[in-house]
Amino acid sequence: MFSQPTPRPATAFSRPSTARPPTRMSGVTTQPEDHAVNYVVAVLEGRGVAREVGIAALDKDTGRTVLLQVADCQTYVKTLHHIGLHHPGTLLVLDSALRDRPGGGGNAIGAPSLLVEALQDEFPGVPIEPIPRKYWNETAGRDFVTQLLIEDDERPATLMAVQEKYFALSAASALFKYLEARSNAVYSARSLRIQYIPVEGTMLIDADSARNLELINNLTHKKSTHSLFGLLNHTFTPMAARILRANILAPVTNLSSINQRLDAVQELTDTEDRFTAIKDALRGLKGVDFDKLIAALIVSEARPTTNVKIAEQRVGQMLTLRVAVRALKAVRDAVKGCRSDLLRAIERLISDERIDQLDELIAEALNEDAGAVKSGVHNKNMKVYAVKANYNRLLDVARETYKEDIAEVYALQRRLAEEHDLPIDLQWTENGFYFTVKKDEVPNGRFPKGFVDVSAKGTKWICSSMDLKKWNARVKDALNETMLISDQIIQDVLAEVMEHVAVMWKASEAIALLDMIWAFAHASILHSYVRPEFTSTLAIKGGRHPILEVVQPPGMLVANDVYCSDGTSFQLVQGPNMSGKSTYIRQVALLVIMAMLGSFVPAEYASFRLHDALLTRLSNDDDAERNLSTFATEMATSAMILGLATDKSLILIDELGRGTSPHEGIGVCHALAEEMIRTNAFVFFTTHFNDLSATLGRYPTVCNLHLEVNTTRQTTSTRFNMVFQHKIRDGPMEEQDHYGLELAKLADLPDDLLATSARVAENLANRERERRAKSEGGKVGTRRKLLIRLKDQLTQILEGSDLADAELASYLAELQKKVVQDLGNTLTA
Ligand SMILES: Nc1ncnc2c1ncn2[C@@H]1O[C@H](COP(=O)(O)OP(=O)(O)OP(=O)(O)O)[C@@H](O)[C@H]1O
Repeated sequence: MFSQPTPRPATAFSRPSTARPPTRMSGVTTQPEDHAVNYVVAVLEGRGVAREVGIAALDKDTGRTVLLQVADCQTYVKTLHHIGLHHPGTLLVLDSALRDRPGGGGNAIGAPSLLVEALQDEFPGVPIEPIPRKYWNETAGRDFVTQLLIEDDERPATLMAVQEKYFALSAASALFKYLEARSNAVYSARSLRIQYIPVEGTMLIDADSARNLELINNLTHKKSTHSLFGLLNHTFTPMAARILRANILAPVTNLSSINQRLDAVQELTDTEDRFTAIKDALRGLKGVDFDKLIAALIVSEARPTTNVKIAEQRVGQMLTLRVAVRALKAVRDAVKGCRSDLLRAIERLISDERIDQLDELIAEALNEDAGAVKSGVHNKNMKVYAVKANYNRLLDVARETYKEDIAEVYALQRRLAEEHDLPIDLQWTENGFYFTVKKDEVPNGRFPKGFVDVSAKGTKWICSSMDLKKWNARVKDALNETMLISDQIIQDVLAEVMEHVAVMWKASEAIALLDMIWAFAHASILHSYVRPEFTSTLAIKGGRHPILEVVQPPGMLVANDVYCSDGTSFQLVQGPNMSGKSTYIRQVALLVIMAMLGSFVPAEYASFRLHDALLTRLSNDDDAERNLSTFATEMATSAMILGLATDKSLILIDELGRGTSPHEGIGVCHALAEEMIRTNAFVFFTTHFNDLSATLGRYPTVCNLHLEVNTTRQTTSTRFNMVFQHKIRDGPMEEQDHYGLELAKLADLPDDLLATSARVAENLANRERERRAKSEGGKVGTRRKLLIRLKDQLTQILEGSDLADAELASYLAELQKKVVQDLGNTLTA
């Protein structure tokens, strides 16, 4: 259990943090092994019954800050969802929230609040720091935001958006106070990107759904790329990978943004030259984290120093900035002349003339060919020669000394090699030069006198000498001298560079978006995806499970259709074990997410509607690890789903009612299904309870589907075989599809026994059919179904039919004839 907080300390922020050790598999949102965990997140819950929660989160690496405020329910699903998007590395809560509720057994200290408990459960291992109430101050929060927010065209809108978000502002004040006190992080004025995120702009996906659908990580192999993120992540830059991840976990619900992305993807997939030019340009930015770089420059600027390490870092940062700015200009050329709105907007953002000024500014001080090299002596040399010659007399002298000292090192190596007749090599590390000699040149390491620190490393001996150590010390002195002088020059350049910080942030965002769009186009070409449409109907022709498609051998995947509309909003999917029910409904969710990301989808044709939430109960083996009864978990999740569902939600339920007796299971499934039907959400409900199709029969929006299975006898033996077609078919699983009987026919059972079984089964099935046909509810249900489907068909025609007038008239006449005939049949039945 969570350890009780100790009494409040005298000094704020000095109390050790508390973190609950992992007690359950963490959600997809907390996978520190895969993603940097660098957000500090402050969370504050309002006191009223409304459960308003304010969140302020800052990424320590990039300085990106988000504020939001959300009205939540008792499970805090929305709060956890939004915090999870930001990889919390530290959580800050009000100190009293750690002992909010009366403790059990007369415990005077008290138990943590429900919110704190939810945070502990969802983010096990993440330290939770108590922050005294006086630091959660909305006025201070507003002052921080006003002071730190960058000066760009979005600034007024952001200040306006946070104006009355008291909890978010209070959280911001605690966050920045904490960072000042704990991390000594002081940000320059007007240097941070602070965004207010409107919560209604994204689709809610709770952490369990994200994990079970393998949106970010594969459930079985954590390092595998077999997840939606792995499938789409063809990005070059870390910023793009980050926004891709955030978008998958919270797809946007703004149709015009989605269509803009789709237009951009289409332009890239249609124009090969453009696609290739952008790829080549983005490649120049491969691995460059523009966000982190800008944040590091901001912190650097606020920290003038005479420390050699920091000086060297700053010189390195300036070199990386030069590479990034040049690559930006290459990307600008690649997107020049694009047609789609989004690509043109990206072009505008990276064509800001201040980027050219930035390049010129850097070029005034830096050598033309100075660039970034990852490591080794070349990296050092790049930094030593970063600043132009003749820029500073002292620097030229220090560099000359450095050069001479290095020359002495090489001369020493040649002298020793000649003297001892040994093929001695020189290697370099951060600690200076050392010698290496292949092992077979010096058996047993019996070096001639004068060598020191001899040790074995792989196939080589490594060693040094007193002279080498002396020269290493001199090289180091000269190097330090060069770095400190270079840094003084670079600090002046940096001060001017920082005036363009807003344009750099914008450029970084533009590159991230372009990179993500390019990745969508790449995936689309690679796997033959199609552009989705958005209408009121979920209709997919020949849809393929995107992850299974890349895992299975070619030709093995069975494509399936989906049709879900207001008239068929509850889809009951039946089929025996292993027939593909789970895969079918998961595929629907994955394709919906892909389309809402602005990506193309694996299908022949696809139309989607926008959903406000994806709510799921998907079976997995996780419950055992959580020590929860399957039934209890099912009920808890179902309650959450019913609490959140609206007519715009998408709900997936996989095999509910497994954790209880069959009769109870059917009862519970029926009751929950009825509630879900009433929400008018699109529901995909798999079940092995065949009776459900009958018990839910009176609801006109219930649509029955089943997965086809063939049973055959192998020709060479008496054994039978079940062949899973994985193909979705209309209608419920009929009793004559009953696999026991089918399989019995294939086994060598006596003929009269088989005949009796068939007769009894057939009688039972007939009785059931008669009962259903006689039921008035059934007839009414059928008639209502017909009328609702007619409404659907007419809506679709209105939404976008390409038919000419004459064709449309004949189609409508045909439709009318069929509907009248079908209605007549139900009346005479
Ligand atoms: N459309 C498909 N094409 C090819 N293989 C498929 C398809 N659908 C499912 N499969 C394969 O069939 C197997 C069973 O699928 P799935 O788990 O979806 O079945 P299920 O009916 O949900 O089974 P259970 O009831 O036991 O959970 C999986 O290994 C999957 O790879």
